[in-house]
Amino acid sequence: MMSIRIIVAGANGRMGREVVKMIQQNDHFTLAGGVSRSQKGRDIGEVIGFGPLEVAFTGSVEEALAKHDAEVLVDFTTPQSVKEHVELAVQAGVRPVVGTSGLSERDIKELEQLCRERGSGAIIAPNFAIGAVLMMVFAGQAAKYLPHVEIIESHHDRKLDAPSGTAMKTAELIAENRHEFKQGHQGEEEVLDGARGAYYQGFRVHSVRLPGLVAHQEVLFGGPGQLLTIRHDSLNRESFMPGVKLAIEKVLELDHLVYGLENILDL
Ligand SMILES: NC(=O)C1=CN([C@@H]2O[C@H](COP(=O)(O)OP(=O)(O)OC[C@H]3O[C@@H](n4cnc5c(N)ncnc54)[C@H](OP(=O)(O)O)[C@@H]3O)[C@@H](O)[C@H]2O)C=CC1
Ligand SMILES: O=C(O)C1=N[C@H](C(=O)O)C[C@H](O)C1
Repeated sequence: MMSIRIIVAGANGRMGREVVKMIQQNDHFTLAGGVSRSQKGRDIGEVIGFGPLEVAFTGSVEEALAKHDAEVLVDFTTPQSVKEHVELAVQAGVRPVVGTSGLSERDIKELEQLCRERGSGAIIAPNFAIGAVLMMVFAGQAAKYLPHVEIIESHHDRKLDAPSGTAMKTAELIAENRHEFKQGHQGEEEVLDGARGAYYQGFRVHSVRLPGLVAHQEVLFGGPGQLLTIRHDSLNRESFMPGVKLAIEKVLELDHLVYGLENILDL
């Protein structure tokens, strides 16, 4: 098998470092380049504690795409920069695999259109942990029969966006399967602003941020005399790597954008 050449945007971040490690552990992947604004010019392996890899960080995705010959761009950066990175990659004929959260429904529609125009494959996955993907799919199925639902997501306190990308995708899958109605007491009032969480198509999404947490979510369903809880915990960032590996392999076969790992799994 030919080795797939990969640029990692955000390679010095919590997720990016894990992706670099995963690339180094797979014979059919090659680290073509890595992007870090703060580490530009330094050897990626030396910065992240691998020993020299003889690939230096570039300071921007634009520079990395111009400098390195690559097939795939893996992006774990920020909600503010990810859309531009995807656009640059597709325009350069490089296929994006995106984990960065914070893209709006409109952003995703625009990127879908760009990929369609260019015949480019791309994968945007709000969560690469296979267990989290199953949680989202099962929650969508449960909402058909138990439409009273609340989502509680909990993350580390370095997270920039709320609700998480996973909670948003879960809410979308629930809304696709649940007839829309405003649940809870119609006369309820918040004594403290925000106490009932964010409102999405008739139900609520709550975000917890604490040091010590990684990435966790509970989807709670209630019906007369019964409760169903679907829970997933990522205990470390290695949990996301089988999904990232699968997406890198799969994106080369696609000619359109796929939003959600559930769409490339055999479920
Ligand atoms: N889909 C999934 O399964 C998962 C998604 N995520 C998402 O991934 C994203 C990153 O998370 P995490 O690794 O924890 O975050 P970090 O803050 O640890 O890493 C982000 C990295 O991106 C770099 N960066 C920031 N802006 C730019 C830019 N404009 N161009 C290039 N690099 C940039 C940062 O700084 P510098 O450039 O100085 O190096 C940093 O190294 C978040 O949106 C998070 O929600 C996280 C876990 C799993
Ligand atoms: O920021 C994180 O850490 C995570 N972000 C993703 C999200 O927003 O859902 C995926 C996972 O929850 C970890």
